[in-house]
Amino acid sequence: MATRYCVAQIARRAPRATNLTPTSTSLGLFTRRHAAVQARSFATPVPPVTQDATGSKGPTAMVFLNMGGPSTTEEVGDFLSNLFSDADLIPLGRLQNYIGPLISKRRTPKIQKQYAEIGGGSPIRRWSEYQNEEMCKILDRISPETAPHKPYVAFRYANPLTEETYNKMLADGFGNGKGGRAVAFTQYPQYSCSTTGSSLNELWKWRQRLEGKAGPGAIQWSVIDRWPAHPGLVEAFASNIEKKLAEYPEERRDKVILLFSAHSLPMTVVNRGDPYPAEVAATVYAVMQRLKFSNQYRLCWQSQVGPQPWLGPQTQSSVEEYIAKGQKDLVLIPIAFTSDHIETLFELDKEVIGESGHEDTVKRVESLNGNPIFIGALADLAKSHLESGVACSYQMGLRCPGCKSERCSESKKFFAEQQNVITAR
Ligand SMILES: C=CC1=C(C)c2cc3[nH]c(cc4nc(cc5[nH]c(cc1n2)c(C)c5CCC(=O)O)C(CCC(=O)O)=C4C)c(C)c3C=C
Ligand code: FES
Ligand SMILES: [Fe+2]
Repeated sequence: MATRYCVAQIARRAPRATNLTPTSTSLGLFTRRHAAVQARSFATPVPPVTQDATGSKGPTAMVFLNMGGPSTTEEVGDFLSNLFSDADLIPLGRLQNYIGPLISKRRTPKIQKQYAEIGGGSPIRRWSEYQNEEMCKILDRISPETAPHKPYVAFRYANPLTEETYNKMLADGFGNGKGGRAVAFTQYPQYSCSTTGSSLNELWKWRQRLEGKAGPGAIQWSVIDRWPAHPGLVEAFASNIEKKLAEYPEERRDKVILLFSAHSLPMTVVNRGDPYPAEVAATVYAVMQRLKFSNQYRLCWQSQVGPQPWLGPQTQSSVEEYIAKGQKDLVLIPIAFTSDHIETLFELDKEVIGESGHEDTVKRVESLNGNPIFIGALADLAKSHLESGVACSYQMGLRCPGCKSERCSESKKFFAEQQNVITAR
């Protein structure tokens, strides 16, 4: 039976989270002005967590959640070991802690080579830190009532790991009897239990271990858990697509096929009822609406690992098949990642495009990375969330029809119950 925790109570007390249906007022924020690059300003210690003379309820910790990636080739082994030990991503049963490290050890040399080919490591940490710092600078201006905003990054499989970040927050003066507010902001726009769900389960685990039972002095958590159709995200993707289309001669431009590409999921996860395929499709459709359906398009799926069935069609075979049909003008759009990493720089650029035989006509749209429209969108999302007084989206309380995980059950319950803490504030 589908489980709803106290989200029904939440719905009665507070407005629903607006992550899926942004208001028109949010649109005004997507200007380059808001995302202007400024000098770093967070080298200073966090002020005490009390209401100050200006009435600010800050500081507010803005914690970016993502999987992370190895910054150097030496870190690949640990990254894969953490990844294959995660039962929310790759369930290996009771032998998880034995089989996980074995698989990762065997896979390490191959993946090390791929990271070496993209410059010796994943740029995901650099981009995540930059995006969060820039977002916090904007938030300090547009949300003074929750300022100052302090950026943190919590990765699931690479440094800085969730444990390290949680300890840093405690050392910086959040929690430990001092309370303080923190927002867990997923950097996966579309929710999957294997990505955002796993990061939230990990955050909840470290909350239990490092802060114990919630008390008045514990950190108050809220979650931005999905934002697949936020207009700023859509605008950032659409404007990048328009830039790429402009590289084709005018007479061929509207015949270019747009191939949206997202990380695939094993069919076991899809059939469990994971929300990700539907949310990725929502992003694709919103981007096409913004482009006024100027081009034909398809959604395909990349990066499958291992022999079991995954959601298709696969990106690489889709490119090959369109080329075989005579369609050589193709634009690839990574739609489920917000910054570059091995899936874009190696798999799409070197394998899919590099091996297509048509590098001049098969192109890839730039990743969002430091795009000011995108960073403005992050700030807009965060501001709406902070104003909403909502602990997490209404949707987050609903478990997958096939979910049997106690971790999901407990962590969803924890984040939903944070509503009581926020409301009582
Ligand atoms: C939306 C993004 C992602 C989803 C969904 C996702 C699901 C998923 N991934 C694996 C297994 C692996 N993923 C690996 C790397 C990797 N995955 C994503 C994103 C999603 N994964 C990214 C961004 C990266 C690269 C990180 C970087 O370079 O910065 C890997 C490691 C690489 C490899 O060994 O091929 C594995 C393994 C599963 C099983 C899964 C769904 C259940
Ligand atoms: S697997 Fe989706 S809620 Fe547990
Ligand atoms: Fe993955």
